[in-house]
Amino acid sequence: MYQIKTFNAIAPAGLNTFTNNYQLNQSDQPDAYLIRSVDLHDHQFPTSLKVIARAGAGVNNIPLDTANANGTAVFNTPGSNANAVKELVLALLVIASRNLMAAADYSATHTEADVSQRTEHDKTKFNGTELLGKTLAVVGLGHVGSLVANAALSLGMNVIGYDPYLSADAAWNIAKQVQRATTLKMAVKNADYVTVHVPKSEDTLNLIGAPEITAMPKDVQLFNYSRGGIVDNAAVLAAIDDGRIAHYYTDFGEPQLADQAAVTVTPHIGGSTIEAEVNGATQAAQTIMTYLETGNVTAAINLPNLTVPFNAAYRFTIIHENVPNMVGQITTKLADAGLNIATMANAAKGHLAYTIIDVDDLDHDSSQYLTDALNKIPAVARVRLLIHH
Ligand SMILES: NC(=O)c1ccc[n+]([C@@H]2O[C@H](COP(=O)([O-])OP(=O)(O)OC[C@H]3O[C@@H](n4cnc5c(N)ncnc54)[C@H](O)[C@@H]3O)[C@@H](O)[C@H]2O)c1
Ligand SMILES: O=C(O)CC[C@@H](O)C(=O)O
Repeated sequence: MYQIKTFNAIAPAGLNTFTNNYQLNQSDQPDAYLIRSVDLHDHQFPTSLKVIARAGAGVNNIPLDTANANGTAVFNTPGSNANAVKELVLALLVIASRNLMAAADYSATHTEADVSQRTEHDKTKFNGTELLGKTLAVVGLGHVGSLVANAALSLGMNVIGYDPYLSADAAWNIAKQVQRATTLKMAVKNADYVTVHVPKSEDTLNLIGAPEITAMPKDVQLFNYSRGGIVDNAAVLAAIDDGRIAHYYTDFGEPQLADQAAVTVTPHIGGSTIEAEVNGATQAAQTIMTYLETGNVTAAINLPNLTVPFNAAYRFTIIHENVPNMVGQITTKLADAGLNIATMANAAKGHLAYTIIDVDDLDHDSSQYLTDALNKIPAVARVRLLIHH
């Protein structure tokens, strides 16, 4: 029986994906965490923890160094909530262009008897503009950004994208009418609206700061539905005072953004639709089951892709540092135990490498001896022995 610990509100439909071989929240030695936005940076990782699946995109709440040292695989659920964010950004574009917040506020607070006459006079204050023909800059063209860019094109907008790290797969999803900018400043130079869809990392902290904002035209409207910290709040507030930014919309509240007329803050609801939460939880549960039962890895954050059909009787999976001579040391231990390797695969990504070795014959003594011997190799973070059922 595998033990799962959940954090945050996880969609029950997703949790129902787990088979009878999985128990939820019953053990303090869990094999897996299924999480959303819980911050694990000051969290003590149990040694039992083999995998963390984040239902959602952002993994800045997971300390990857700790996960690597613990030999814990980290996954997210790419694209599971991208449509939810896209639809919200489209709504914000309309809200921003038609002064909807101020207009609704007017109607909520002007309820006098002569309101219908006054409305006809006052409504000119809320005149908007149309999105047709306006320019949207999309920073980050992954799962969310590509959907936003394509949808904005279908509204008749000019769309300029900026993503220097765009994967070949992601590029296939972007309509050819989306213009490519080679620098962030070029991307935003003529934008009426700028929307940011990049992960939070050391490289993207304050990605939109004073120099980038200065490169934007006057009266630009800025959306940050990525993460707090990617946009420099102080620079935004200064640009609002200067009249460069007309309005800032963000999903990430901070005290300095409170009570600012030209700032609208939503409570981190970009991915909060019923559909997205079910998608994320279901995808996360499936990822956990595949990893625990087969060791196969597709699209992990900290491990390379490695998928080997599990046809042999036994499988060793070994997470280790990406340093020379690891495969040699590992296969020597198997040879010392007199074992014949049926299949072996190895791949590396960043600081970690991953090795899968299948064997057909393994008695109890050898399995214990080998697991201990492999674990003792310096630079090995975790060894698992899986039995084919
Ligand atoms: N508000 C919410 O509820 C919500 C929901 C989903 C995602 N998000 C946030 O949005 C981010 C993006 O989500 P996604 O699903 O599109 O992720 P993704 O990984 O599919 O796409 C991110 C893209 O950003 C690009 N990128 C990285 N650094 C960049 C840089 N310096 N400049 C330009 N592009 C850069 C990458 O190449 C990639 O194509 C997530 O990491 C998460 O933080 C927030
Ligand atoms: O879990 C959530 O509600 C937010 C998820 C979102 O920020 C993400 O990064 O996917």
